[in-house]
Amino acid sequence: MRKIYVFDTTLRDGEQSPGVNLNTREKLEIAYQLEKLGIDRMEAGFPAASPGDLAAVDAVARAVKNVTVIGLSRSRESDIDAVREALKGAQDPCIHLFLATSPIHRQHKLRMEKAQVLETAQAAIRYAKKYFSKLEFSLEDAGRTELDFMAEVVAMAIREGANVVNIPDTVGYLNPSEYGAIFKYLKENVPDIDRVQLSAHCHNDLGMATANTLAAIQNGADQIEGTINGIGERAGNTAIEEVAMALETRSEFFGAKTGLVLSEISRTSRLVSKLTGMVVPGNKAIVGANAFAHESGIHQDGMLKEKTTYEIMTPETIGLKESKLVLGKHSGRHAFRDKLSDLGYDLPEDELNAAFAKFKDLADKKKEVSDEDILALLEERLVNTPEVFSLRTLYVTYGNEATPTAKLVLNGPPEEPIVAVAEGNGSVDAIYNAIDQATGEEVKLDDYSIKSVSQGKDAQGEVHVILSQGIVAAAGRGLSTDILEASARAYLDALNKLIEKRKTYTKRENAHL
Ligand SMILES: CC(=O)SCCNC(=O)CCNC(=O)[C@H](O)C(C)(C)COP(=O)(O)OP(=O)(O)OC[C@H]1O[C@@H](n2cnc3c(N)ncnc32)[C@H](O)[C@@H]1OP(=O)(O)O
Ligand SMILES: CC(C)C(=O)C(=O)O
Ligand SMILES: [Mg+2]
Repeated sequence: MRKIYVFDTTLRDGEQSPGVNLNTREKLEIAYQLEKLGIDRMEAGFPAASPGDLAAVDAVARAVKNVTVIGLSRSRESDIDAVREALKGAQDPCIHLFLATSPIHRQHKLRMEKAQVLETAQAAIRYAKKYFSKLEFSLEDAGRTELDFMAEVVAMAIREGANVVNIPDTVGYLNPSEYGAIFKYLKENVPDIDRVQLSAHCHNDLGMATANTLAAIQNGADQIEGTINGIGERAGNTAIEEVAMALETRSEFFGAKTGLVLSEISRTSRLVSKLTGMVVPGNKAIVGANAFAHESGIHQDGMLKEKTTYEIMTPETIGLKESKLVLGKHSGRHAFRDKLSDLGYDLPEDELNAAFAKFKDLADKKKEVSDEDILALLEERLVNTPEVFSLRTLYVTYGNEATPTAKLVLNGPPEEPIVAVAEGNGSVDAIYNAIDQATGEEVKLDDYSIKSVSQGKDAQGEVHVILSQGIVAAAGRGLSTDILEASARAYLDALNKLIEKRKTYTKRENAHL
């Protein structure tokens, strides 16, 4: 199996993400984790950029032991000197020089002719080679450079002693077949091309960074450059974890692998996200929160029967404990039963069906149904409350300068639904006045409490109330994603129990007489 070297530039190109600024301590923390991940080369920064970055590269270079530490430099002596200063404590230092080669960059940015570009790059490599035995040269914007000029620059870099030549698609412009063809062309047309390693460095402007990097590998690239979570300038760089897992999962196709410790991927991703403040989208390949989560019933059923039905790689490979079956409105009975069994419930079929119906009602209102939600649903199911009155609809109007008003419709003993409208001192008071009016019951509210039984903005609210009527008292509980509805349900629950209890008291009193 061919080994693909991994050049991580999370601390340099990754730090070029707008809004990201890593201090020395943070760079060190990421560097240690990248070392555990098993990357081969680490670009720790751009020492000429600022004294702070020079100090950070210096600190990383002294700290990591098993990785080549690299500093980036323009093709200028002052930048090269800054890298010398930053890497003087490194065990295995390497300088990374770059100069743009495309017509657009030559004409508008560098304002150089082709010959000047060649001369500038050559002079910089010669100067840097006096101090560094390891040197990488990058042809910035190679992706938009004329092939014959690119070959000329690459040949010069090889003659001058570069160890690695990098072919960046700096602006993420190419597609896989074009990018792969460049590597093939260089391999076939540049003398002594096998004296250097060829490197792929892609950006994700058109969402093709990973595909382009893989195409480069198929066409002879020895090294890939990228960042963790794909962070970086504009739409970011190639996500290293994606390339590593593509090579791992499809090794029979690519015949190449990185030496990464794959089980460190998840931990590294979380650390980089935390320290850069760049949130990983849920659907991000490999490291997104949903990458190993299954929500729909048919997929969950497949997963329960055989994981390979819907997973092409295991979460354990990247250091996660397990896949997640997330209960939501698309889930089915198989996953629901499995969840109940995890929670310690083994319900007979009819009870399972009743609980499943309630779960579907709740799932229509919530994005994700949590374990707490399910427990709350089950507890409600286990309490056998006779339903004299039940809630059909509820409308509440509230304004800080208006009197809260509740309009509700109840199912009750009369055939027809009962409608009531009432005002109150607050929304809950208005609801309770409306229920009193609808039911014709006179009760006293002795206690009211509310708590959240699950997390997030769409958490279920649980309301507890105690009602009394003379010597009879009853407690009620209501559950809903809306606290006003939960309040109404709790009140009706207590009222129904109170009516039931009252019958017993009335019998006893009659017996007494
Ligand atoms: C594709 C990439 O990711 S390249 C890396 C990009 N990263 C960064 O730019 C981050 C760090 N950069 C910085 O802190 C600053 O840009 C510095 C300190 C490097 C330079 O700052 P300044 O001296 O103020 O120059 P400024 O950034 O405005 O302009 C860049 C200059 O470098 C020149 N230049 C650009 N690339 C190169 C290169 N590879 N070799 C030599 N000169 C270059 C430009 O032509 C321009 O020169 P000019 O001043 O003669 O017009
Ligand atoms: C400095 C170079 C390698 C770069 O980041 C790019 O061209 O994208
Ligand atoms: Mg780049």
